[in-house]
Amino acid sequence: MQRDLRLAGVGRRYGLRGPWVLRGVDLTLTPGTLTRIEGANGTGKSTLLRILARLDAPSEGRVTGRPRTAYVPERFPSALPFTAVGYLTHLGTIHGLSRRTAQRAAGTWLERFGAGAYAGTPMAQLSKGSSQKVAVAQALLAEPELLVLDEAWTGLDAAARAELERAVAERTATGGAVVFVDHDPRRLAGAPDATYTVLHGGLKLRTAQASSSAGPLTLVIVRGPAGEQLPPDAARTAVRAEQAAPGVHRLAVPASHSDVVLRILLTARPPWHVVSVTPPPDDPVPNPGSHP
Ligand SMILES: Nc1ncnc2c1ncn2[C@@H]1O[C@H](COP(=O)(O)OP(=O)(O)OP(=O)(O)O)[C@@H](O)[C@H]1O
Repeated sequence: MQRDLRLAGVGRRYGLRGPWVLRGVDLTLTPGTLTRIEGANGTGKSTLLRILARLDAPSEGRVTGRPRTAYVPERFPSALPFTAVGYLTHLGTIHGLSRRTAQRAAGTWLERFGAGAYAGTPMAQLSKGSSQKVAVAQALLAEPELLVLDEAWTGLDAAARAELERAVAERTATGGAVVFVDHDPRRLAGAPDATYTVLHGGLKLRTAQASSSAGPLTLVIVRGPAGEQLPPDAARTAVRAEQAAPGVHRLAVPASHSDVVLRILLTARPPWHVVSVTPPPDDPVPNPGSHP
């Protein structure tokens, strides 16, 4: 399966003679990357995300690639005739999970977002924030190859916002692509591989950087089982990885991904021993190239 998703010369207008909302948009989303889309209100960000999620078709141009995709819409239809866990289980089975796996994943994600207590609550009775947690859980449940988030943090409490940032880092660390729109410029600051601005119907690349060189770095020293290579997902996420002594590895990882790397190492079979974790100093922000 082609896991890249490509837009080539994509244009979209609503109605035969409506104004072009997007025109001449070229964009490729590759596995393991985080992409931010920004722009003023009404410029076409949601339109672009719906096309990327293949929920809408362009009026002209081509979309190629078929990654397994999940989408969190800007407005989630919460008045559904299900309980939270019933809805998530149902969606999980649509994504191809067995009923049992879907139910377990539903419970896990509700717990991670602090909504475990609402598992049996009818969707229509959930608060706005709790219903947003279900919206986010439905997208993460089936570990999509492409995750499309349209203002997905809106309405979440602080703990759930942080959890969603962690979940995004996990998806990219395990080879998924994530694309997001968020009104808060601090959201996942330093983490995106590329940031695009939607302007006058076009897409302008604002910043592009190797995710590995983005933002402050956390230094992690780990000891592995004899003769073991670093788990590939941890090695890929690290900016640098070197063997400091036999079996002892020193990793410099983007601070935004350090939780994910630690989780990968601690849940490896057999698990790795974490010797030390040194977060980046608050001030000044270190030059990624300055670590030994
Ligand atoms: N289904 C639709 N039918 C007609 N026009 C639409 C439709 N969806 C979006 N539009 C129009 O397309 C333009 C872009 O809308 P879109 O929602 O994509 O922008 P946005 O950048 O996501 O806005 P915001 O930041 O306010 O969420 C707007 O002028 C909007 O009115």
